[in-house]
Amino acid sequence: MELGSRNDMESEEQGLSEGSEHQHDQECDDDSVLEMATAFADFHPTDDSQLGLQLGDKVAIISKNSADWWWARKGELTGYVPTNHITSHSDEGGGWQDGEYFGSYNTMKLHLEMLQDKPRNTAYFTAIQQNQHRIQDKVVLDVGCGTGILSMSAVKHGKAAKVFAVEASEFAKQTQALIEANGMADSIHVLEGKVESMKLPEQVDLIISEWMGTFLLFEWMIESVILARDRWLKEDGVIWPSHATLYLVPCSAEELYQTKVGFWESVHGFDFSALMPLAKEEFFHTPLYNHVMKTEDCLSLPQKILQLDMKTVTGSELEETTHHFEYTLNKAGTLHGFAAWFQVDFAGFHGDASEPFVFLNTGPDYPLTHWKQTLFMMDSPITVDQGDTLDGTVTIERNKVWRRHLRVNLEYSFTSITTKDIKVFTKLFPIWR
Ligand SMILES: NC(=[NH2+])NCCC[C@H]1O[C@@H](n2cnc3c(N)ncnc32)[C@H](O)[C@@H]1O
Repeated sequence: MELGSRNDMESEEQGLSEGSEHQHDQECDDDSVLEMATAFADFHPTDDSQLGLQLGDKVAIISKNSADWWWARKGELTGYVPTNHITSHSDEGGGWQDGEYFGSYNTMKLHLEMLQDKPRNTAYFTAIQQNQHRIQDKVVLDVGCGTGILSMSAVKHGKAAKVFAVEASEFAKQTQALIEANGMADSIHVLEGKVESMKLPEQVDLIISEWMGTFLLFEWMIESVILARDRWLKEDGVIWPSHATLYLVPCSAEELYQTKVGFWESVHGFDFSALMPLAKEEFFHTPLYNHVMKTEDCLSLPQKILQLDMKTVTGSELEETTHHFEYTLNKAGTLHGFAAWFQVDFAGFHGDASEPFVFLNTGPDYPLTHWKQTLFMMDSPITVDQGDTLDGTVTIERNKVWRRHLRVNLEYSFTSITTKDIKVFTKLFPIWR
């Protein structure tokens, strides 16, 4: 379930608005510190009373001398910092915006969407059922349990002995009532709070979590799952999903392009084409998180641009990743942009890799899920022929300030098989900041 799949969240400039909670930073304990703040832009001092900043720097605010300059400390250095270059943690929950994030999961709308996503739930239930002989009598941790549906399945279908169902949002109170209503209170322990600050009485044999957001990573809940794995999963334990793979493919999106941009060519007989650049900026600045593509929209075979082994991946590896791609187009048409989707696998228990494992693929060749596909629209469509090639890179960079957000940079050269002429394209897409 991802934040990006909900219109109201998208309406808030595609992202999380300010959270209300103050994320306590250890530096705050020093009583001379008013609060912590993070630089969201570089700042080059113009005199030695000012403190230089680099994007992502954390500073301790000592005094708020004026609206525009605060006296701050960075490591051993002190000096004035410009308030329009920093975001104070008291506003933003340290960039995680936990207030807004967890608040958004305390709604029926979101849980309805997740619970009505048949392929999503079937994958988890089937994996649990197929591995009952391995889950029976074991201890399970459900990170971000929401309504507790996966915890209930682990007990009902997996015969797990005990499940720690951790949920940070207030919804955990509803979850407790559901567990009791289904007579599972003796095996499922609902723990309200962030898994990061949870104290469990024991290590677990299996971690289950449904953490995947738009473009797999948005919401960056993966970091919470990695931390839970490192802290609470037994050495020989299993984490589900065990693997996550992100796919990218060059594609057409003719209908979308005509609806949003082509429309302005002639509006009720009037030439409104001057508005097309504004339309491209407004509609294509960020990816479309709810695009449903058809297989025939693909102009080449998809390529894997990120492959995660959830047993070993670390948070720091994910701060920035770059993948080089080469596509040979397998049909003529119009290249509008690129589509992305992910697959998660439920392997890990199996000794021999030959044993088939359950997987959930959110791509166009599989049943539609609430994630749909993510569409990156370039600004100018190009007519392409079979045999043309795209050679470039996709860089995924986590936002250093807004810690649940990321940016995807696409850079590539297009070579026509007939004329051999080369065009170069590049575009940076925030998700959502
Ligand atoms: N697939 C997704 N994109 N999101 C689906 C899982 C999100 C659920 O996990 C909860 N959740 C998210 N992060 C955490 C955390 N660190 N600790 C506890 N619960 C969490 C959140 O409140 C929501 O109920």
